[in-house]
Amino acid sequence: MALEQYQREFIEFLISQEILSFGSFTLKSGRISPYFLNTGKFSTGESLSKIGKYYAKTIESYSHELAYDGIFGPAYKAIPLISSTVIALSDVFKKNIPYSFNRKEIKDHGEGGNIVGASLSGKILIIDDVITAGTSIRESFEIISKHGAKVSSVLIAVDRQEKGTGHKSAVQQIESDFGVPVKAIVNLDQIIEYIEEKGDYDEHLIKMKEYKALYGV
Ligand SMILES: O=P(O)(O)OC[C@H]1O[C@H](OP(=O)(O)OP(=O)(O)O)[C@H](O)[C@@H]1O
Repeated sequence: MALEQYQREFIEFLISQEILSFGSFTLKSGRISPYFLNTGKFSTGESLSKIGKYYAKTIESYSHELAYDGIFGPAYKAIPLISSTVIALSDVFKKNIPYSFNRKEIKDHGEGGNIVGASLSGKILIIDDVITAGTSIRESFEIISKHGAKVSSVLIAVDRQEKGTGHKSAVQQIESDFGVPVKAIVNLDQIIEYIEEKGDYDEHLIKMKEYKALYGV
C-alpha cells in the first residue's frame, strides 16, 4: 500500500523519538535486524498524545474493516497506548469509545478481577505496539472471549512483515488462526518506501532490502 502523509509523519515521529533506529540489532529470534523498534521509549505527554492520534487516524482510515464497540489493550505497554487512542478518538473524531485492559496479576481484594475499565462486550478492537511471536495477542483473545465478548480486529503500530517459524508472518498467522484483520499504522514495506523517498539513508536502504529478501513474507 502506498505511503500516506500521516504514515510518513508517523515514521518521522518514530525516528525523532528514537523509537525506530537503524543499525545492527540482534533480535530475540537470533536474526540480525537492520532496524529496531523500542516502543518503551514513549515517555512524555506530547509523544503519547501524538501516538494516540496516529492510532486513531489509522482506525478511521480502516473504518470499513475495523468494526468495534470497545478497545482492549494488553498490559503493560498497551495501557497508555489505548488510553491516548480513546482520548484522540473522542477529541479528534468525536467518538466516545469504551476501553479496558487486563491486570497481569489477579487482584483478590477491593473490586477484584483482572479487567480494568469498561466491561468487555460486543466487538472488541485489540491495540498493541507490536506482534512478535503473537503470545500477548493470543492471550488477549482468550481474556476477551472468556468475558463473553468477541475480538473483531487488531491494530498494532508497526508490522515487521517477516516470517515466523513457518512461511507466514506472526500477523498473518493471527489473521488466519482467528479470522480477523490485523492492521498496522505502518509496515516494513512502508518504512522502506520512506527511506527510498528520503534518499539520504542509502546504506540502511540496502540493508533493509537484504533483510526483507531473507526474512520477508
Ligand atoms: O507477540 P509477542 O511475542 O507476545 O510479543 C509482543 C508483546 O511483547 C511486548 O510486551 P510484553 O509481553 O513484553 O509485556 P509488557 O507490555 O509488560 O512489556 C509487546 O508490548 C507486545 O505486547
